[in-house]
Amino acid sequence: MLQLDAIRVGYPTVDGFHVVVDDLSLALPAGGIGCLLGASGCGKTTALRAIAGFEPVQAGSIRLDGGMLSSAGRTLPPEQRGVGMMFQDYALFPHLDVAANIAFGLRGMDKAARRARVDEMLALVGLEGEARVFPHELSGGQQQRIALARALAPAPKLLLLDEPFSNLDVDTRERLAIELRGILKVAGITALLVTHDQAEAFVVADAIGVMDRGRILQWAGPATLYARPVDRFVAGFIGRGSVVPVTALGLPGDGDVLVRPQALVADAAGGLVAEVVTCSFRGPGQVAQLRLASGDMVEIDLPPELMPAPGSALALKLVDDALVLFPPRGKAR
Ligand SMILES: Nc1ncnc2c1ncn2[C@@H]1O[C@H](COP(=O)(O)OP(=O)(O)OP(=O)(O)O)[C@@H](O)[C@H]1O
Repeated sequence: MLQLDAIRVGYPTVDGFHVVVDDLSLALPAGGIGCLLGASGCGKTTALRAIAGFEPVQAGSIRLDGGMLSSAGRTLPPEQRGVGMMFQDYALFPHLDVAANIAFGLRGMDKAARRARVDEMLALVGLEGEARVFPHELSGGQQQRIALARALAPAPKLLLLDEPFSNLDVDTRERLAIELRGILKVAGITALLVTHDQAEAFVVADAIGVMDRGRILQWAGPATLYARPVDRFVAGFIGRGSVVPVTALGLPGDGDVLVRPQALVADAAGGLVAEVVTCSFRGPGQVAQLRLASGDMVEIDLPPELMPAPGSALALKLVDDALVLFPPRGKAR
């Protein structure tokens, strides 16, 4: 299992030290797939580099399977960590064929064992027959799978993946994200992925850490993040929905409420009336942007038969258990 306890990581500057990751903790059980999710610059790659051993930690500790990898003043070198890495550009060696690329990290093995392992990895990523081709003869998606096979071949205790799909087109990204999860689960490997793409995180990971400015705001499974975000930032970052004052929904009290599309249902007998601003087809039905009497905007899904005209009024019913409440700003969270 991978355990990060309150790590602080940063970079020296001319006049001091720039802290990029601070007080970051997480625990990932053996065989689990974790993901650090956050906007560009929030420190995801820096956290990954610290786990790989390329950056020291200023405070806190990193442990893997009980062994200490990093603590303040002590950084086990990358090659002694049993940690594999797959980077954004997944650069394969262009002058080596696929088999030689995969065998690259297996230099200590005898020839027969190495060949068997290469075959095993090719089968794992579904590219059996491609051992003798060169990287430039493969599609981007196939190259990415070879890079994954290369990273998995030495059987690392932990695999780190930094934006592994960033160079691929959208369709390939989606397909490979699903495949990646399957491959990692078959390999039974513990893995930590870094991405800014929420859809990718949801498809691949068992647990996701939503990051902002070097910290993890919430570490939880996709369903929990969606249904029970701990604060407004996570609520805004994960899934569709908007945060509006509770009074905008005619509810008593103060504070705000997260309204997911499924929290409001079109219902002629509903007590809440909103103005339809836009209504557009998104199979199988429509997506409508609505303006509440307070002026706040919400989005809901409508069934195929319901196509209200922009400017018309729509009666709504609240589904209370799909609402998430946040206390007034300044009181907590
Ligand atoms: N080698 C470095 N030296 C100094 N500052 C760095 C270095 N690497 C990253 N930083 C700074 O650390 C901050 C976080 O960068 P990091 O790459 O960890 O973020 P990220 O969330 O992975 O973003 P991205 O998705 O854009 O890669 C940025 O402000 C960046 O400028």
